[in-house]
Order: sequence, then C-alpha cells, then structure tokens
Amino acid sequence: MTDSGAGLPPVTGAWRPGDPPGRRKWFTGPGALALEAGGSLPSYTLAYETWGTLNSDGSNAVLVEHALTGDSHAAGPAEPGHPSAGWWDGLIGPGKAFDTDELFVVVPNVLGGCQGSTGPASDAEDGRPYGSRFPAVTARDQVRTEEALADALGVYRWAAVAGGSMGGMRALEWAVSAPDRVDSVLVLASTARASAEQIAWAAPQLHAIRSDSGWHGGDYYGRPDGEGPHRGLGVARRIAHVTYRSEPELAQRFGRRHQDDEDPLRGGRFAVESYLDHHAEKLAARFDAGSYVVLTESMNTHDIGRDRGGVAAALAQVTARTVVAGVDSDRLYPLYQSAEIAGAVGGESAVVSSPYGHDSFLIESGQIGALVKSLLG
Ligand SMILES: CC(=O)SCCNC(=O)CCNC(=O)[C@H](O)C(C)(C)COP(=O)(O)OP(=O)(O)OC[C@H]1O[C@@H](n2cnc3c(N)ncnc32)[C@H](O)[C@@H]1OP(=O)(O)O
Ligand SMILES: N[C@@H](CCO)C(=O)O
Repeated sequence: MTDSGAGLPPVTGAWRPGDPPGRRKWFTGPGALALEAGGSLPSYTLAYETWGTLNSDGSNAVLVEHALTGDSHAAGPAEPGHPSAGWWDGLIGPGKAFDTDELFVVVPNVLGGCQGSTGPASDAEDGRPYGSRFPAVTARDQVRTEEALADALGVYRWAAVAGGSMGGMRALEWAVSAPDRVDSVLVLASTARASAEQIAWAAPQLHAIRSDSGWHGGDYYGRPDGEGPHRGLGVARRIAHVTYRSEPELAQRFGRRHQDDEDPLRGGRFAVESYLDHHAEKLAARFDAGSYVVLTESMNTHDIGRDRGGVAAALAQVTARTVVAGVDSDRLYPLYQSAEIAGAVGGESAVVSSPYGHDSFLIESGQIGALVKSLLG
C-alpha cells in the first residue's frame, strides 16, 4: 500500500470542546498573546491532561513537554481520538518514575499544535480557520502560554519540567526564562539551538508539504472536497522518520529484505520503504500539515541565546537542578548538543545507550525512568 492520500480523513486537525472528551481539559489564555516575532494572537486555548493531585502547597507539580507530533495524552490507556496508550505511559503513572501517587503531572498540547490547542486549523476571530494567517510562534511564545496555564492551575513552581526533542527545547526555555518557577529540569535528546543540519533536514520536509497541490497556500481547511496536503505530509514524515532512527537499526531490522512478496526489481518495495510508508500514512491520518509546518519552523527558530547575549549567557541563568541526556545513536540531535547544555548549566549529564536513535527518548523507558528518578531524587 502506498500513500496516495486517497481514503485518508480530511485533516481538520484540532480537537475541540465538544469532541469526544477523553481526559482532555481546555484552558483559555487570559487575553491576547504578544508574540516574540511581533504581532499577537488575540486569544488562545491549550488542551491539557493531568494525572495525580496537586498538593496543598502546590509543590508536587511536574510539567511534561511533548515533541513534534506528540500531544497531551502522555499517559493512560487508549481513549477517544487516541488509538494508542500515552506516549510516555511507561514513565507516568502510579509507582512509575513520575509517580502519580505523589506527583501532579501536567501535559499541555503545544501552541501551534493540532490536538486541541490553538493552531492553524483553529478558527480565527472571523470564524474561519487561521490557515496561512496563523503567525510564526516560537518556543518562547509557547512557554508563555504554559506559564498562563500554570497560573490558572495554581502552580507557581514546577518540581520538574521534562521533555525530549522539541519538548526539551521548551523545558530549557522554562529554565532560562522563568528560573524562579522551575526546581529541576530534564532535557532529553535536544539542543540549545537548532543547528544547520537540523534546519537542513527540515527544509525538504517543509518543501514537500508546501509543494503538495493540496496545500492551497496553507488554506486547505474545510474544503468541501476534503483535499489537503496529505501526500506532502507523508513525504515529510518519511524524511523525518529516517532521521529519528539509526543506520544500524535500519540495517539490522530491514537490511535489503523485500516487503512480503514484492520485488523491487519489478516495481515492488523494500521492507524499509514499506515501513516508512506505514509511518507516513499513520501520521497523515492523525496530524495536521499546517501544524507540522508551524511547529517545524518553531524548532528551526529555537535559539536559547537569541537576544540574551548568546547561548552560554542564557544558560548561565539556569538555577534549576538539571539532568541533560543525549542518545548515543541519535544522528539528528548529536551528543555534542546535549554536552553543550550540560557543560554550561553544570548539572548532571548522561548518555542513553540505544540502537533506536533519536526516538529512544520515547522508547527507552528504563533508562529514561532512571534519569527521572535521579532528577526527582
Ligand atoms: C497513536 C497516537 O496517538 S500517538 C500520539 C503521540 N505520538 C507521539 O508522541 C510519538 C509519535 N510516535 C513515534 O514517534 C513512533 O511511533 C514511536 C517512537 C513511538 C515508535 O517507536 P517503535 O515502537 O520503535 O515503533 P516502530 O518505529 O518500530 O514502528 C512500528 C510500526 O511499524 C510497522 N512496521 C514495521 N515493519 C513494517 C514494514 N516492513 N512495513 C510496514 N509497516 C511496518 C509495525 O507494524 C508497527 O505498526 P503500528 O505502530 O501501527 O503498530
Ligand atoms: N517521533 C517523534 C520525534 C520528534 O522528535 C515525534 O514524532 O514527535
């Protein structure tokens, strides 16, 4: 099966109040959000989920930050809108590393996303989807919205803020921009600023989406024909997914094996091509291309040192207890990027040893759980 786009549901993206609720709750910001790049969002909503109970002095709250295509459903079973258990279900729950018998765990869907928070698929004030009118948002803007959520929840100071990849960018941004609100921070497989290589990998992904005839300049929402840039999003995911895994893993899992009885000499696929097709189809069925563009660009513009005197000066503002870890087989976020953060903030640094590449922060629950325990120690 290839990703023709046919048969995929129209991608409208956002989960909203009134949709099957699952565990999601919604928070609407207290007013307009002034954006780092200039301009503002007149209003915004964040979808979020929580586990555990906030204690009376508000000292047991943990913020978990998801990566590019993650969302608020970090723990718990499958639910409406989620065919799978939470993406960190191995780490969050009673008796787990983030022990919800003790902790109050909060997971918001990021601003610009498509799983309940305001993003390009959301309606603007005129009642029409933002589409191409959705502004550029940065990790700093995203953290501002999460600060407002924390205020609304009665959390002044997080016991921990933890995240991997794009989630690690926001965790680091919290530690730099609101040091008095963060006791400890866990930054996994992430970076202080996007590198040329990371921006370069994003470039063909953005190009694939924008050159899809279904893109319509970013204004494809609500089309009666349901047309959208599903193929372009699928191509973007194929490119990205290779960077999320390691060369040895792909070699070992797939080698030159053919997919079932297909023959690449006669137009058939290698097994690894089928694997990428599968991930492309899954993402195109659950994620909005407009959000993929907005969030990819927010990662590209991530630079913790911008207008702060550079990366070292910015990281010098971190007062939280810090654990920073990279993955030894991560070709997208190489270890030197984690080492740069750890060196500057002077916290604990670790290396996750895994064949699974960048995605290891989602897969290696045992090793990540040990880091969480060390953080909360
Ligand atoms: C469903 C949701 O709502 S998830 C929402 C939030 N998700 C996230 O935040 C993270 C997004 N997910 C990911 O990044 C990845 O899926 C990960 C990291 C979780 C996956 O990691 P892994 O467990 O190592 O899975 P892996 O990459 O090996 O893929 C397994 C899938 O490939 C399929 N597959 C394996 N080989 C092939 C092949 N030759 N041809 C076709 N498909 C194949 C498997 O059948 C399996 O399918 P399924 O996931 O539909 O059951
Ligand atoms: N597989 C992860 C990796 C991004 O860092 C995701 O889709 O969010």
